[in-house]
Amino acid sequence: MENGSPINIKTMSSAPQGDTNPKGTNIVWHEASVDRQSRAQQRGHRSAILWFTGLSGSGKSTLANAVNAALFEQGLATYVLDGDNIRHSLCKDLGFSDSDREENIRRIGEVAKLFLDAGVIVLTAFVSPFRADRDKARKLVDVDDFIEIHCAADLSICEERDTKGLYAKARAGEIKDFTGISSPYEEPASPELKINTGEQSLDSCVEIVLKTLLNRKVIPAKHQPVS
Ligand SMILES: Nc1ncnc2c1ncn2[C@@H]1O[C@H](COP(=O)(O)OS(=O)(=O)O)[C@@H](OP(=O)(O)O)[C@H]1O
Ligand SMILES: Nc1ncnc2c1ncn2[C@@H]1O[C@H](COP(=O)(O)OP(=O)(O)O)[C@@H](O)[C@H]1O
Repeated sequence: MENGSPINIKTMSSAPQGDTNPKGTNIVWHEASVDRQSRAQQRGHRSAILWFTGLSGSGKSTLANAVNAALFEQGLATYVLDGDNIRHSLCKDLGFSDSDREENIRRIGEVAKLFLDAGVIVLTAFVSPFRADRDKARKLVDVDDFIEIHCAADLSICEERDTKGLYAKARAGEIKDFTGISSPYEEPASPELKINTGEQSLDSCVEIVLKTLLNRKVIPAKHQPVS
């Protein structure tokens, strides 16, 4: 780690507090043999959840993947969880009703927490339109571990981009409950980062995220991959 300083993070490999499994019986928590702190020490960087939220077409996937590539280049352990992809697998049973979106984000919050415990910087790119659902994901982890990044592009710009042709279909009534058109998007009240992905260049947006990770000591100033 930078200047040889230790990485101090709250380990999460212990049993969660409270009744988290009301349906379960005869289930015993197993302590992990390797904890998060040890992984961070070995890898030379801490883990974090970078939670990208915004309208379809706002640039979540593009920005998350560009940041991911930059971090990977520096030898850091990273992974992107992307809405479109996860909806082909873990969440393929879910649609776009409010309750399905809530369940989608609940699962992603839990998966992101596992990545955090595994010592990985995980970047999630989901519309995640409801504030309450994002806040639930935030509350699963320690305060320093969750960085909410609002990809703030105006609806008009997203609609103009219409990279997948979905806005045109939503306007034509061919897709119901489409975020921004027929389903709400609740902007984050106080995200760690609000980036104008509608007007700023991709490179400058990547720079903003990387600078924030440096300032928050998620990533070291200079990271040399283990050879
Ligand atoms: N009704 C409706 N509303 C919004 N988006 C829709 C819808 N139907 C399909 N899509 C496509 O699915 C992607 C959004 O999935 P998410 O899992 O991120 O959505 S959510 O967080 O559960 O709201 C979203 O991907 P992105 O464009 O990358 O945001 C769309 O391509
Ligand atoms: N600053 C920026 N950040 C991210 N995407 C941008 C930016 N400027 C332009 N774009 C473009 O906007 C589109 C965003 O699409 P995408 O990343 O799929 O959005 P989302 O995942 O939010 O649906 C892409 O065509 C991308 O090249």
